[in-house]
Parts: sequence; structure tokens; C-alpha cells
Amino acid sequence: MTILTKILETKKQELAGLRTDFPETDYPAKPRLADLLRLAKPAGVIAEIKRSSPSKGVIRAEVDVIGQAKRYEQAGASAISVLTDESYFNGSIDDLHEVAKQVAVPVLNKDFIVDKKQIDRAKNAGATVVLLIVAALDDEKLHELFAYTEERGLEALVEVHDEEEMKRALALGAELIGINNRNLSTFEVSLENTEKLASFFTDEQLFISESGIHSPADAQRAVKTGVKGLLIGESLMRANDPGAFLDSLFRQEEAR
Ligand SMILES: O=C(O)c1ccccc1NCC(=O)[C@H](O)[C@H](O)COP(=O)(O)O
Repeated sequence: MTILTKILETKKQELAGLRTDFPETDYPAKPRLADLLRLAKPAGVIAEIKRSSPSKGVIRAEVDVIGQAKRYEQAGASAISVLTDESYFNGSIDDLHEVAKQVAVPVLNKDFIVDKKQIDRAKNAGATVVLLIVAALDDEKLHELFAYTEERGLEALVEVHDEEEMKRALALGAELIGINNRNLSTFEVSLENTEKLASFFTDEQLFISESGIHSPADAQRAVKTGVKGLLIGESLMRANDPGAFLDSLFRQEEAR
């Protein structure tokens, strides 16, 4: 059984007890991620709060979530991604709720969504974007959850890993398409994956390279393919100064 299959089974088991209500909150207004990425030069960064992961174990368990999110925002991140899965990533929906109260950039609920209830939870907790992983959903479910995401006034970041999934995301009409460089079955990470799928890029969609970006060289390599966004977790969580790390990513690019 792959890790993705295990995670999805856990998600289905958790549905019955899933808490979707949050106190009525005046969240700071947040622009659309798609609008920010269209304007980003050369690309925007979605900066992630990630305490631990199945592939790397503990990354930074004791993190000041609000402080970290504010550092990302101050350093110019286009959005904050918060991993909310508890069982495999040691995340929490409360992390996302606290972040959403404090920042004025889009907030992505990074989780494994299999049901509308999770989209309601994301919305009520203050997220403005949710992740829909194509590999986790059959076409009927993918369409249903995509339509529901839009109905609830959220943006969907539709994640793919290979050609077949890319075709399904394009057929869906998704505006934000994330290419995960990590194979969720083997954990192998390669930026080549973004390069391989770049032949599918169109002007209508916005493409985001996800996972395995650890240096300015990686960021610039990914951006060369035409992606307008980078999703970065581990390196930002391990950085002593996440602002300086973000600042460094496109410095050489600008100097050219
Ligand atoms: O990170 C993992 O080990 C992982 C395992 C199984 C499913 C998903 C996983 N990660 C989720 C992500 O997509 C990443 O958190 C995100 O793209 C950032 O990646 P990185 O910069 O490499 O931390």
C-alpha cells in the first residue's frame, strides 16, 4: 500500500468526527492567488508551514506558526500554505485558523481532500485556497469537489504529477495547476518533473512547481520552464532566516 493510499484511508475514517465550525471571525481581506501570480516577476512563492512529513520525519516540530507566517508575508511570499494533516504531518487546522487571522495574503489549506466537508472546514477556518490532488480523486469526485470549491468562493490548486493527471487537470478547467516534483508513492523528488510537463503549459493557466526547491539554482531552474509559482516547505522551515532565503531565490535572475 502506498503512503498516499494510507493517508486517504485515514482521511475517510476521520470524516465523521471532522470539526468544521470556527468562531465567526473577521479575517483580513485576501487577494486571489491567481491574480498575484499573474503579476509576480519572475514568479511568486507559496511559503509553507510544515512541521514534519512522511519522507523527512520531523522538520521543525516546535514552530511559532504565526511568527513564521508573518516572516513569510513580510519577505514577499505570495501566499502561505499550511499543512493541516495531523496524523502524517503533525499539522493542525488550528494552525491555519491562526495564520488566516493574521495575514493579508492568500492562505492555502494543504491537506488531502476527499470530501466537501473538508472544503467547508477550510473555508470556515479562513483558507482562501484548497489543494485538490488529482491522484487522490476519480474524475467524478474531482469535478464535484472542484465545483464545490468555486461555489464556496475558494480557489482550487489542482495538483498533478504526470501527463495523464495533467490532462485531467486541464480538462477540468483549473486555473491554478501545481506540478508536484515529489512522487507520492516513492518519495523521489526531481525538478525534471516540472521540465517534463512544461510542454502542456498554456497562457490561460498558472503553473506552480511544488517540492524539492532548496536553493536559488533550483528556483531559477524551475522558473525557466515558465511556472509562475513555487511551493516551498522544508527549506523555509529549516532556514535560520526564512526572509533571507526567500530574498535570495531570484537575486541573480534580477541582476541579469
Ligand atoms: O513531503 C512529503 O513527504 C509528502 C509525502 C506524501 C504526500 C505529500 C507530501 N508532501 C506534501 C507536499 O506536497 C510538500 O509539502 C510541498 O510541496 C513542499 O515540498 P518541500 O518544499 O519539498 O517540503
